[in-house]
Amino acid sequence: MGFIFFYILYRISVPSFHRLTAYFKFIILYWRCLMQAKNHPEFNMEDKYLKDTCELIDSEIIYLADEVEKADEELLKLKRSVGGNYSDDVIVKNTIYEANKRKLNQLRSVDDKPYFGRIDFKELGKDEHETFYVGKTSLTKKDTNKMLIIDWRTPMASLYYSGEIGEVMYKAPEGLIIGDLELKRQYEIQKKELINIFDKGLTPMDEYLQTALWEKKDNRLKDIVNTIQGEQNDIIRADKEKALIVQGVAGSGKTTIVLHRIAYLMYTYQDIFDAEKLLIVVPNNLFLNYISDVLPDLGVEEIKQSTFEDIVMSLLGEEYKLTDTETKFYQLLDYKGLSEEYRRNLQLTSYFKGSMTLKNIIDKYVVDLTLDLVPQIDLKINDITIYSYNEVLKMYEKDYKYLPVVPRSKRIQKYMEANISEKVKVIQDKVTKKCDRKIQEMKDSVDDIETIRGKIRRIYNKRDRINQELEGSMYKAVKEYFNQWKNLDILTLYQNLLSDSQKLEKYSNGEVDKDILDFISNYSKKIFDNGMLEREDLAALSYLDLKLEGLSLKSKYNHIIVDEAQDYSELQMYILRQLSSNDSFTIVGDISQGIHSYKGIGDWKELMENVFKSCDKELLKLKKCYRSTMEIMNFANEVIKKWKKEEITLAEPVLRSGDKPFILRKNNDQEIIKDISSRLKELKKEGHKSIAIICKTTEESTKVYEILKDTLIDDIHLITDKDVFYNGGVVVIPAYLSKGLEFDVVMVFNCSNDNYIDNELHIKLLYVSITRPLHKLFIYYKDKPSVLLDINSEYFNIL
Ligand SMILES: Nc1ncnc2c1ncn2[C@@H]1O[C@H](COP(=O)(O)OP(=O)(O)OP(=O)(O)O)[C@@H](O)[C@H]1O
Repeated sequence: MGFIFFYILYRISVPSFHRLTAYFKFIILYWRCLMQAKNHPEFNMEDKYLKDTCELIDSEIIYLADEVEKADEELLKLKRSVGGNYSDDVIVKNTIYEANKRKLNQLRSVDDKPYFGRIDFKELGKDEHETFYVGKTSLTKKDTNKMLIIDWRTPMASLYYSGEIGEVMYKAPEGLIIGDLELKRQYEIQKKELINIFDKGLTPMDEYLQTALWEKKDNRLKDIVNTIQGEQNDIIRADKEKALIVQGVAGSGKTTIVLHRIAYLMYTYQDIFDAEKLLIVVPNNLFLNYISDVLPDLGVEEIKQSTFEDIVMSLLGEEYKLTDTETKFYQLLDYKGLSEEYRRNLQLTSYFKGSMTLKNIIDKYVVDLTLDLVPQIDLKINDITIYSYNEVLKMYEKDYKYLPVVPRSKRIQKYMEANISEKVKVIQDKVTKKCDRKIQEMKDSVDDIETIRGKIRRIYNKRDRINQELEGSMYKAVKEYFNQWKNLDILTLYQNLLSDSQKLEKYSNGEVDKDILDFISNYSKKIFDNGMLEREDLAALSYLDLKLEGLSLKSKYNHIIVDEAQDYSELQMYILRQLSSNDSFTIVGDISQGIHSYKGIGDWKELMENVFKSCDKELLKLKKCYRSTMEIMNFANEVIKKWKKEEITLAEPVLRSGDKPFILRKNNDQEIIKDISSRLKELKKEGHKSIAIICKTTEESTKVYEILKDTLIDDIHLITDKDVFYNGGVVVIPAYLSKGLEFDVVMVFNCSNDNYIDNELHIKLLYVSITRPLHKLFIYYKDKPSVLLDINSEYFNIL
C-alpha cells in the first residue's frame, strides 16, 4: 500500500490540474483505509468513552421522560386547583417542565451520535490538559458533575472550530483564556458506532469536511455543526452589537451560517434574546421552506421568519394587491420585447422607488404635510369657542410633540373627547352666570317684577337651550372639527406623491431628471389606478407610515438577519434598520448573484455609507465555496468574470473533485428534452436525490415540464413563484427562483446564443444557475452556444 502511494506521489510530483484532482482523490482513499477507527492507537479508549456516554444518555433519556410525564400530570392538577390562574408554584414548575422537555428532545436527537469532536486544552499556568468532547448539546455526569460533552456554542468549543494545534486563546465571559491546544480530534459516528477518527495535523487535508461535502442532498438545508470552518465560526460568534455585513461567494455557507448564528446568539445571550425579538428576512416562502429544518435541528424554535413584503403588510396592517414581480423581471431580462429606452426607464423607476433619494423626498413631503396640519379655526359650538386654534396649536407643537404626527392628532382628539364635558361645564357656568347677572340687572331696573316676567322666562329658556345644545353636541363637534384636519391616509398620501411628477420634482431638488420623474409618475399612476402597488413601493410606503405613524419600541427586534441581501434596496434596508432596537444585524449576500441589482444593492460599501453610517458596522468576506466541486466552481468563475466588474470575488473551491461541467449541443428543444429524460434515469440510479432542470423563464420551465412529465418521470415537479414547498426529486425551475437553493445535479436547459447574451443580468442569472449543483452540471444549447460559454475548453467536457 505504502509503495503504491509513494509511486503515485512521485508520478505526480509536478501535477497538472487533472493530476492534482486524482492526487487528492487517491490520498483520501489511502487515508480512509489507514484511519479506520480500529487502526487508531487510542481506539479502545475512545470506543469505551463513546459506549459509556451513549449509556448515560440512554439512562438520562429514561429519567427525563419519566420526569416530564410526572410533571405533565402534576401541572395539570395544579392548574385545575388554582382555577387556571398562574400562581408562582405553577410558573416555577412549568419552567422546570419546559427545560426538561427541551433537554429530553435534545438528547433524543443526539442519541445515535452524541458528539463529533474533542479538544485537549492546557490552560496557561496549569499542569495538565483537560479533555473536552464537543457535541450539539451538553451532557453532565450527575454524581461527579463532570462535563462529558460541551455544547458547540460554548466559548471553549470555539477552539474546536478555529484553533490550530499549539498556542491558542479564546474569549470567555471571565476574559481572555490562553493556553495550548494539544489535540483536536474529529469522529465519524454512526448509530453509536465509532467509524473513523481524524486527528488534526495528522490528516493531510480536512478529510472530515470532505466526507460531509460528498453527501447527496435531498430537499432541505442541513446543519453543519460538525464541520463549521474557522472563517465561518468567526461570523457565527461575531460581536452582536453591530451591523455585520458578509459578502460570501456562492455556496460559501452564508444561509447556513446565519442560522447557526441564531442558535449561537440564543444560547449565549439567553437572558436578552427572546425568540420573539429575532427576525429573519428571507426572499420568498419557497426559500423559507428550504431552510426550515436547520433551526429546529439546532434546538431553536419559533423564530419569526418573513419576507419583506409580509413584514411591511403586517406593519401597515393592510393586505395590498401587488403586481406580479415576474412580469417586470422578464421585461428587463428580455432584450427583444421592449425598447431600450423603456427598459432603462423601468430600471430607473425600480431603482428610484428603493433609493434614499425617495426617502429624502418623503421627508420633505412630510414636513409640508404636517406644517399646517392644525386648521386655523376654533372648535366652536353655536359660535361659542370651546377650544381655540392657539390652544390646539400648543397641544400639537408643544404638549404632544414627542409623538409622531398621526398618533399625535389622535391623542389630541382623545384628549378633547375626554375633557370636553369639563370645558363645556365651565362654559355652561359662564352662560348661567351671565344670564343670572342679566336677570339681576333687569330686576334692579324695574319696580314691578311682573312686567318683566315674560322676558325673564325667555332668558332662562335661552340659557337652558344653549346649555342643552352645548352638552348634546359636544362630541359631534369634536368629530366635525377633526374632519377638517388634513386626511392622513398613508396609502392615499403615498399615491398622491408618486403619481404627481410636479410634487416629485419640487421635493427632489433637481436630483432626478424631469423626464424620469414624468415616466415614474405616469407608470405609477397606471398601477395605482388598477388598485395595485408594486413590491418596490412597499419600502417607501412603510417609510411614509413610519414617519407619520411611528413605531413603538416594543415592536422592535433585538437582532435582524437578512439573507440574499444583495437583492434588497437601500430603502428596504433602511426600513429594517427602523425595526431594530439596537442596530444589531447580520446581513449576508453575494453581489455576483444580484439578479435584482437594478433595484438592489450594488456595493456593500455604499450600503454601509448610506444606511448604516451612524452605527458600528463591519464587512467580512467568505471566499471558499463548500457546495460545488472544484470543476464546477472553476467553470462558474470563468462565467462571472464576463461581468468585468473589478471588485468581483472569485470563489475558491474547497478541494473536492468531480466531473467537469458537460456542455451538450442539440438541434432543438425536443432533442434536449429527450437527452435530459434518459440522463435523469441514469442520475437517479447513481443515487442523486435532487436534480434541477433550470430554465431561463417560467414560460420555458412550464413548456419543458409539460413535455418531460409525459416521459415516464413520475416524480417531476414544476416550481413557480406560487410554490411554497420543495420536496426534492426532479424539478423544473426558472433560474431566478433557484437562487439560494441547491441540488445534487443541475441541467441548464437552453444556454444558446439567443437566450443568454453578454449583459450583466444574463451573466448573473447564468452564474446563479450553474452554482446550484453539488456534484454535476450539464449545460444544453441549440445551434450556437451563448457567448457566456465562450471560455477556455479546459474548464468543461463536450458531450
Ligand atoms: N463548513 C461546512 N461544512 C459542511 N458543509 C458546508 C459547510 N459550509 C457550507 N456547507 C454546505 O455548502 C452548501 C452551501 O451552503 P449555503 O446554501 O448556506 O451557502 P450560501 O453561501 O448561502 O449559498 P448561495 O449564496 O449560493 O445560495 C450547503 O450544502 C452547506 O451545507
